[in-house]
Amino acid sequence: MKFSERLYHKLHPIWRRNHTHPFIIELGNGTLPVEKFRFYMIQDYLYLIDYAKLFALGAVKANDLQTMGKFAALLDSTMNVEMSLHRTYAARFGISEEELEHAAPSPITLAYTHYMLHAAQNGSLAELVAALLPCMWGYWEIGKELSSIPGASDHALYGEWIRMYSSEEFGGLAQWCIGLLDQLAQGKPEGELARLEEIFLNTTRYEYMFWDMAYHRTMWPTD
Ligand SMILES: Cc1ncc(CO)c(N)n1
Repeated sequence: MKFSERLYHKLHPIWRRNHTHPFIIELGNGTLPVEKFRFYMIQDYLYLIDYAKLFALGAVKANDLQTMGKFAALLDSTMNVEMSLHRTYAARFGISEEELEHAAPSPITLAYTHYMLHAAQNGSLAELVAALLPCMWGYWEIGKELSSIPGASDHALYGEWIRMYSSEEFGGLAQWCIGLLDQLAQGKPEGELARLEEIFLNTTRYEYMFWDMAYHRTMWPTD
């Protein structure tokens, strides 16, 4: 069994919870209140600034030029394709790029991005990929599922989001990351695989918490 298949079976229950979370259900049927989406968009932009850095670190840790080049392309597409979706939405909400970039991160955004950056900076290339994979893989799964709902991809506000994450281009990048992790996991001792699984499990949990944070617009309880 491929390592990614082992991960898929193990983590499927958490992914099901993502797919049935009210944020995703309402994004798919178009009833998600705009203020929840607006909050999500700002936090996700902050998230992506750090997420993009994982790709830059991937280029540093890559052992061959083909992998290095692919990480450079992922960095470019995150900053210039994915984040431009957020900039377009922000403009529609009357939020400037400056405001977007300097918004205050929520505690979950901070915890999630710092966890990923810690794993990426201190671990092997395999650990870095284990940290970033649930994000791409999970969004692609959600994008595909929502795009199968009649009319969802044409929704005036949320259609663009669904089209981005169900696109061939995004799916291809997610599949490349899955393939890379499978390749890096090959022949590794069980102890190392368990460590990769733990990182993957933690960022999968953070993905769920991110949806929940967005739905409830959770900031610091002390503010
Ligand atoms: C929180 C989160 N996870 C994954 C993605 C997909 O890149 C995203 N934009 N945001």
